[in-house]
Amino acid sequence: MILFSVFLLFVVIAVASLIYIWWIQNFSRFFTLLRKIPGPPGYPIIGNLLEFIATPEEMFKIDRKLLRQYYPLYKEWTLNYGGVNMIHPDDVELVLSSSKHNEKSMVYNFLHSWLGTGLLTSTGAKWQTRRKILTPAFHFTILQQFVPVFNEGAAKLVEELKRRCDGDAVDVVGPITQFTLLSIAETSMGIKLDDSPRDCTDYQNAIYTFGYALTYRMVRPWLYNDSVFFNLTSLGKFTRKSIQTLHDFSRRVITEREKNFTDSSKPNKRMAMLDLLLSAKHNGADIDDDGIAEEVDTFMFEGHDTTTIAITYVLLLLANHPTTQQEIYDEMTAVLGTATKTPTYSDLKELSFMERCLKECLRLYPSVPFIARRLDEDITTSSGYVVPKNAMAQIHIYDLHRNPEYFPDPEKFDPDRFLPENAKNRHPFVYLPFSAGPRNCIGQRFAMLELKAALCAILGNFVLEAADKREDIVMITEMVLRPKNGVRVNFRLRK
Ligand code: HEM
Repeated sequence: MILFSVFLLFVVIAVASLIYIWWIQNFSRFFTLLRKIPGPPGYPIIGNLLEFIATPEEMFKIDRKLLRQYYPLYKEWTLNYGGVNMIHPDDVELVLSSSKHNEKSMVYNFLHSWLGTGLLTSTGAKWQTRRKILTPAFHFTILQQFVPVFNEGAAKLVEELKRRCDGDAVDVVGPITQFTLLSIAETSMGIKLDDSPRDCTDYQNAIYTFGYALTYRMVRPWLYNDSVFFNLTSLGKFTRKSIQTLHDFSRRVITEREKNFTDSSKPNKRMAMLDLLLSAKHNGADIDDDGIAEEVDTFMFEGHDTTTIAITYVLLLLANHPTTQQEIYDEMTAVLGTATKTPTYSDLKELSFMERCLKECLRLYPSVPFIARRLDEDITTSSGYVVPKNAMAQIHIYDLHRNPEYFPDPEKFDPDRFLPENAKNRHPFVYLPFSAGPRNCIGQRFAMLELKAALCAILGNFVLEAADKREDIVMITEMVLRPKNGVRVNFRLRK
C-alpha cells in the first residue's frame, strides 16, 4: 500500500512537472524570444535532447556542424533550459565585456562536487573577493621566480623523453602532464611533489573519469542532480571515487605546505598562491580551510590541464611543420647564444617568433574550446535576435578562431597572423584562448612562460618528427580540448 502511494505520488509529481514545462515552453516570454532564434527545431518537452545524445567524439562533430549550418548563432533547449551558441565576435563581446554577465552557466554546476565554488565557478561578491586576494600571485615579480622551476621541470621532462626516444613514437600527454603537475605544485603551492609517475597518473585518470561524466551528464537532464539519480548509477560511483582521489591529492598538498608555512607577510611582500591564501586565513580575511581547498583544487586543475593540452598540440604542430620548428630553433640560438642554454625570464620574453607560433597553436587548438555564461539581462545580437535574460550563452572559442573573415584559410598554421601589423586591426573579441573581460584567465602569463620554457628545453635537445598528422587527431567534447587517443611524436636527439 505504501509502495503504491509512493508510486502514485511520483506519477502526480512527474505529470505536474511535465504540464509546468509544457506551459513555460509555450507561453513564457523566455521561450517566446528563444523560439525566434534559428536552430534545430526539437520536440515538445525534450527539445533538442535527442540530437546531442551521442559519444563525446560525435558531440564534438555535431557542434561544429550546427555552428556552420546556423552561423552566426543557434539556439538549443530542453525542458526548462535554453540558450544560444555563439561564434560571432560582436556577440561574444556583448557577453564577455560586460560585468553584468559574470555568472557561469549551469554546465559549470557539474564541477561543484570537485571544485566547490572556487575562482572558476564562483560568482558575485565571493568571486570578487577571491580574485582580489589571488591576483597578486600572478604579478610579474612572482612569475619571474617561477622560471627556474619551469626550467628544472623541463630538464626532467627531457630526461624522460630521452629514455623513451629510441623506440616507438611517444604519446606526449603522459610526460607533459607530469611536467605541468609538478610545475603548478611547486610554483603556486610551494611544494615539491614526489615525481612518481604513479601519483600523476592516478590524478590524471581521475580527471578523465570526471570529464567523461561531465560530458555524459550535460545531455542527460535526469542525471543533473547529484544526490537523486546520478549517484545511484555506476558512472556516479566511479565519479565519486575520482573526486575522492582528486581531493586526497589536493588535501595532501595543503597539509604539506601548512607544515612549513610561517606567515612572514609584510605589507608589500609578494607571495605565491597557496601562501597568499594561508596568510589571508591567518590574518582573518574571508576565507577558511574549505575555501582554501576549493582554490587549491581549482588551480591544480586549471593550472596544469590547460597547459598540458597546449604543449601537446604545440608539439603536434611543430612536428608537422619542420621549417617553423627550425626557425624557432634559430631564434633560440640567436637569443640564448646556444640553444641548449637554460633561458632566463628576459630570454623568454625576447623569443618573439616562438611567441607568435604559440599564439597560432592556441588559435587552432584552444585548450578551453568552449565557455558559457548565464545572461543577466536581455541582449540583442549582431544579427538582430533578442536573447532573453537567464539564457545560457555558450561561446565556442574553437570556432570563433576559425572564422575565415578574420583568419583567412583558417586551418592553415601561419604564425605570421600574429605579426603586429597583421594583428593590430583585428576584432578584439575574435582571438580569445584566455577568454576576455573581467573573468579572463588569471594564469595566462604564467602559462605562456611555462610553454616557452618547455619548448626551449625540448627543441634544444630534440628534432620533432610527425608520427600523428593533424588529421589523425580525434577531438572530443570535454572540459578541455582533449585528444581522444593522445598525440604521438617522434623525438630525435639533436647531434
Ligand atoms: C594555455 C593555458 C591556459 C588556457 C588556454 C586557459 C584558458 C582559460 C579560459 C578560456 C578561461 C575562462 C574560463 C571561463 O570563462 O569559464 C580561464 C579561466 C581561468 N584560468 Fe586559465 N587557461 C590557461 C592556463 C591557466 C593557468 C596556468 C592557470 C593557473 C595557474 C589558470 C587559472 C585559471 C583560473 C583560476 C580561471 C578562472 C578565472 C576567473 O573566473 O576569475 N589558467 N582560463
